[in-house]
Amino acid sequence: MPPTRDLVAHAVTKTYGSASSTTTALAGVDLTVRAGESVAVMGPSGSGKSTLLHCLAGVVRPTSGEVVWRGRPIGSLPDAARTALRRTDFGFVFQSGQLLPELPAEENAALPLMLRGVGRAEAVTAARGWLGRLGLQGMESRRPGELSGGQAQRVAIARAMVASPGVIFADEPTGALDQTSGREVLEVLTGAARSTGASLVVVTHDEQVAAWCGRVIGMRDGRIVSEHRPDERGHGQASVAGAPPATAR
Ligand SMILES: Nc1ncnc2c1ncn2[C@@H]1O[C@H](COP(=O)(O)OP(=O)(O)OP(=O)(O)O)[C@@H](O)[C@H]1O
Repeated sequence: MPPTRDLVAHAVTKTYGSASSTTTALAGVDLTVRAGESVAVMGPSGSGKSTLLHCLAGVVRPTSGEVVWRGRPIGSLPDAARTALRRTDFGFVFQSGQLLPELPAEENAALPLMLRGVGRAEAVTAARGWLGRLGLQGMESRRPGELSGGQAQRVAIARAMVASPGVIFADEPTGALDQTSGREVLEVLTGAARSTGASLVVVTHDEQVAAWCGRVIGMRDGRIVSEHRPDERGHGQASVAGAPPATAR
């Protein structure tokens, strides 16, 4: 049987600093992001949202606990193997796109494929396909400075999708956008993930952004303290069946 495409965090902790001064960014997180599921991570500043995303994505190694992807504990892989895994299996969208300013949209979006050794022409063709699907036909040769913030985020989404990742990680993807553009970007992002069956993990401060996701988890002091499905909001933010109440975590 092939390994599951769930992404699973088991009792993940992350502590920064030295023995004299430590910060506990994650204090024991258990989380399963099921294949094809979209999860929003919310919580106050400093509650550990970005650290959780980085641990799930293999960017940061947990202090203890494990993150398992396709049956493999990724925290214990050597650095080179984790880097390779991030390139092949994961896509990333950041707050301000982090596009390369000197490259046209199509080359920005093609980068993950080129980094994997795909030839330029083939990579750019795939990138143009994604740019078209995300509503950027005719803008393929524009540089990031010639695009609106929302259009630039679509290029970043095309770049995240182009190598067919199993999981897309987005850290405040609408943080630099006005409400309308932010809403459109989340619609595009969740739609793109759904169309390929990729899972999506989105860190956000914005309830409306979170409402695009299938599940919203709330963090405080490095722990998951709440969980609800946005469509249950009208029913008092009910816990998901099987999830222990916040006090039990
Ligand atoms: N590289 C680091 N070195 C030391 N401490 C860190 C580091 N990264 C994060 N922290 C600390 O870990 C805690 C959690 O940080 P994190 O960035 O995960 O929170 P967050 O919920 O994403 O915050 P924000 O909403 O402000 O982005 C904070 O106290 C932060 O200061």
